[in-house]
Amino acid sequence: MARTFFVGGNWKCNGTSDDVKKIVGVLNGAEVPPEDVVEVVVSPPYVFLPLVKSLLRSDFGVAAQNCWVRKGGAFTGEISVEMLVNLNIPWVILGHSERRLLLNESNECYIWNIQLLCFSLQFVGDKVAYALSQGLKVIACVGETLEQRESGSTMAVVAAQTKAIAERVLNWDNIVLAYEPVWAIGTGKVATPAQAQEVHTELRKWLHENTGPEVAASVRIIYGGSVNGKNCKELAAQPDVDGFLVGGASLKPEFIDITRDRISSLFSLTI
Ligand SMILES: O=C(CO)COP(=O)(O)O
Repeated sequence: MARTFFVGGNWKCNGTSDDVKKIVGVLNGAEVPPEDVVEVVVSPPYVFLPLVKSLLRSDFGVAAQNCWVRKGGAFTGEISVEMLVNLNIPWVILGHSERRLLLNESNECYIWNIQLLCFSLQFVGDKVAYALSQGLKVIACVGETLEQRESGSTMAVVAAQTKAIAERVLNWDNIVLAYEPVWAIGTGKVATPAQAQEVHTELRKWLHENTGPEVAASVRIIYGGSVNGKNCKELAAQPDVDGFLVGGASLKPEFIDITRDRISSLFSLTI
């Protein structure tokens, strides 16, 4: 089953409105492959979402970098799924390792005590399920730390993270799974194409066993972690690497090269 290549740009917590206008200007003027060959989605910080949405060409998608786990309400500082839907933002990134590790978002059960009502939830899985239920599409992130890789538990970690989502989701049509090894994020230490392919294959096998063959064949599994204009081509040539979630390089014009390299890697595969 053909899986449309996906290139996401996660701008993280960077930039001013002037920077945003400059980046959008570069994106708008770029020649990129058609949408049915490469799907491009950029994810600016919350406060710039309306600006980006209003300026960006319509063949590029827009994603928020996070959202609240349930319906909005008395949750100071949070942004609800309903608000994103209201602004016509189609995508949201959930479970990014910077939120899991720095802000304690977890697979584990949390006990919340809000207005004396206690309920438990599996945070990332619940977020994914709620966002999907309201019509958003989700880029769901999984990935191991260096310590976990060195102790041989990479697959156990990413399987547990994927399970927390699979337990709450029946339909995977609107999920892109992003494998982002924590040790490769922002470090310049990219996973080798073989390392990425190995985990992506295992994840697809996990999906096959736990969600069925159709989901396994159709879900796009993308790679993130120090992807740039130079290393993307070899990674993109791996059969189970269906795209990228790009951090630092998505703030630069080389992001365009990353969307284009899919074409050259397809070409090199066919000759
Ligand atoms: O975290 C990432 C994308 O979500 C990857 O970041 P870098 O590309 O800067 O390593």
